[in-house]
Amino acid sequence: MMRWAGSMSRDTSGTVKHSPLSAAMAHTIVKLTVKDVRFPTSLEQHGSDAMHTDPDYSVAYVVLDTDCGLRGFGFTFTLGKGTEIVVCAVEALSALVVGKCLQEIVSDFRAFYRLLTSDDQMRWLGPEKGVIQLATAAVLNAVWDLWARAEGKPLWKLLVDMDPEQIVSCIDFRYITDVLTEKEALDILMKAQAGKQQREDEMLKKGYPAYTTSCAWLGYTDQQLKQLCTDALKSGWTKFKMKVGADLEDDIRRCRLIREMIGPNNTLMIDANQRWDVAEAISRVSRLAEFKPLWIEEPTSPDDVLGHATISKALAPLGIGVATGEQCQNRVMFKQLLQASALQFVQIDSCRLGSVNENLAVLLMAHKFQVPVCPHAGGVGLCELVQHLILFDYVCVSASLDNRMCEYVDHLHEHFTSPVVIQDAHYMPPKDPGYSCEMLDSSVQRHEYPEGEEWKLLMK
Ligand SMILES: C[C@H](O)[C@@H](O)CC(=O)C(=O)O
Ligand SMILES: [Mg+2]
Repeated sequence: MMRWAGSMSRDTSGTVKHSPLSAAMAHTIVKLTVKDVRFPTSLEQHGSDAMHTDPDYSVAYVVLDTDCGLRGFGFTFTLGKGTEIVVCAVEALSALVVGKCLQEIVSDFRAFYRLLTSDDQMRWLGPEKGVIQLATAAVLNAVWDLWARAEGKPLWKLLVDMDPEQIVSCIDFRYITDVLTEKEALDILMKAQAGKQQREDEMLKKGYPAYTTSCAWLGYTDQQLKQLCTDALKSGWTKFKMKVGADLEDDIRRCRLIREMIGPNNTLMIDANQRWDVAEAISRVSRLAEFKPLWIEEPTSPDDVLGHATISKALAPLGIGVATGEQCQNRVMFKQLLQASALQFVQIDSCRLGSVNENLAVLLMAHKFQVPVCPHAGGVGLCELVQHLILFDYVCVSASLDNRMCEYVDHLHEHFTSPVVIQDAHYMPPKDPGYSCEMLDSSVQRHEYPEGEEWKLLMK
């Protein structure tokens, strides 16, 4: 039986303090700090794809201070330039958070989600999309982290231990009731109560299956690709995603190389990061069909619901599904993608959607349509966060591992206080209280843009 740590926090001198849980819940958020933190991943082409050739994995990093010393950490993910815009958007939301007591927020989390997303002036910036939704994700991720810390549990366990009623009370059903009502959501969660403990035990023992994207970023040379595949196979990886979408001959050569490396029985996925028009996507993926990819990810614009449906229909006879979601802006878009049979794999993102609240809505809709969820995690910190959501999905919603796996990328974990633990290509459930969002102070300081030491050195 797993034992969970009590409520734990550090004061400003770094001393660990334990506080009674109920006391922590009663305390008030007194300060929100947000920082622009960037890692120069483009120098080595980590994270590169057909549309984002030089990404610097970055975050708008939020810290919530409470009057009892407990702190909550959160962030949203960006690619470098423009993080300062997200920082401004977080600052614009901060007045809606500071002064609130944690208990007051979580006792009606749906209302708090609405407060952030439906402010009558700020919603004009979205609504619920783009920079303002990224900012909402950063703030709410910090609130969820704070809540889980106050309860002394990792976030996935906090969710797993909640009553179905409490889970649905966190979701804003506005705009999705034509597909999923509160009652239906409740029924799904009630049904999944059967076998919940066994699934939790199974996860604690074996972990959640993962695939790796780290072997084949677009900017990597063939030599790198071979070496990384060799290493990954030795470490037990069996599912691999590679980038495609720039030059067709390069795609064919690289797909052939990887398929030869991993053999016919391991799984291959390809990701075009929105590079093509609809007809182009169909013809380009048809040319790559001989390499037997399980899915083509983001073949075209993330907003083109009917385009995705056309591509899905055309590729179905080839046995290739369509995956999308890392730039799907909100639950309404996911609803339409599901309604239109436009995707065969739902890729939730912990920092694109409105935090846990909106992701819960998407998990439940995906379950209703019986479409597997395979979360996106290519970025800094996304693996740390999304593992909590997919564990909850397995234990409390889908109860299935069929055609399901969570993305893993092997970058920048050393900057987190509770980095992911991968064993035999599985995510092992985190044990530390919180949402695994906290970064090392030294990493934040060093990588703060543009004043951190790392950037000062690079700019010299
Ligand atoms: C820019 C990011 O690295 C992106 O390529 C990640 C991605 O598409 C994925 O992990 O999938
Ligand atoms: Mg992708």
